[in-house]
Amino acid sequence: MSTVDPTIIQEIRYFTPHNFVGEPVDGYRQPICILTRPAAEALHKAQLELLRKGYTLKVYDCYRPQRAVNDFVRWAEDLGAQSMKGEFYPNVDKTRLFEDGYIAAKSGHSRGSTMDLTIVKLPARPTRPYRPGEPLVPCFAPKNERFPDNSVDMGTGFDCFDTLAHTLDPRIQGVQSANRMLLKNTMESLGFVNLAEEWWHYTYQPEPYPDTYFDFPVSWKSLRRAP
Ligand SMILES: C[C@@H](N)C(=O)N[C@H](C)C(=O)O
Ligand SMILES: [Zn+2]
Repeated sequence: MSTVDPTIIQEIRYFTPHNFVGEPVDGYRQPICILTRPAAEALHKAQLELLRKGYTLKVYDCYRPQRAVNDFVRWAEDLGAQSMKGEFYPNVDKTRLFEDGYIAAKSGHSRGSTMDLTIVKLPARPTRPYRPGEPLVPCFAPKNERFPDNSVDMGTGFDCFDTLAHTLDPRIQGVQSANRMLLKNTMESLGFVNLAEEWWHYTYQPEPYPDTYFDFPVSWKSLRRAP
């Protein structure tokens, strides 16, 4: 992504312990956003639209190897591993996360044209790193109480597995709804389709690899052409 558009902020959460698992996820060797070229070029056009309005895009996840998805599946089967429940799924039983549509065992992310993203008002403020073990605040708490993110207020944080994160949830009103619609309208105008359960999840269509679930690691080395 950065070779197509270096201005899009990348905060690749599954490379870090600040995610619903609480540890870096299998397959993320570097914190970089990898996308198919058509998806990256369309995202660049979305970025140009937003820059004109004084905003920038920020991606939290892009291509996700199948081994990372398998790590999510193993984590979900371990009902003792709930260290991040307080932030990411306070009101949802862990056994329901796949059934309720918040995590997929075969994810569009592995096909390379799906990304999780938000909008940041420019100039972007720096964000502090998560400190493992710090007290957790529910991802649907008011913006000034939940984990600090330089994103505009979308009504919940990223990967908030809760009905409030459903893009069109009617309890989301005013500025929060306007922010979700700014992202949705910009992305849809360039061929992206949103997942109704997650305001942050978009897939570029038509997908160049609609049936392929890639499993190479997230790293610059994976992108080198074979000699
Ligand atoms: C886990 C979350 N960030 C996400 O991307 N969910 C969808 C459903 C997926 O796993 O494809
Ligand atoms: Zn996603």
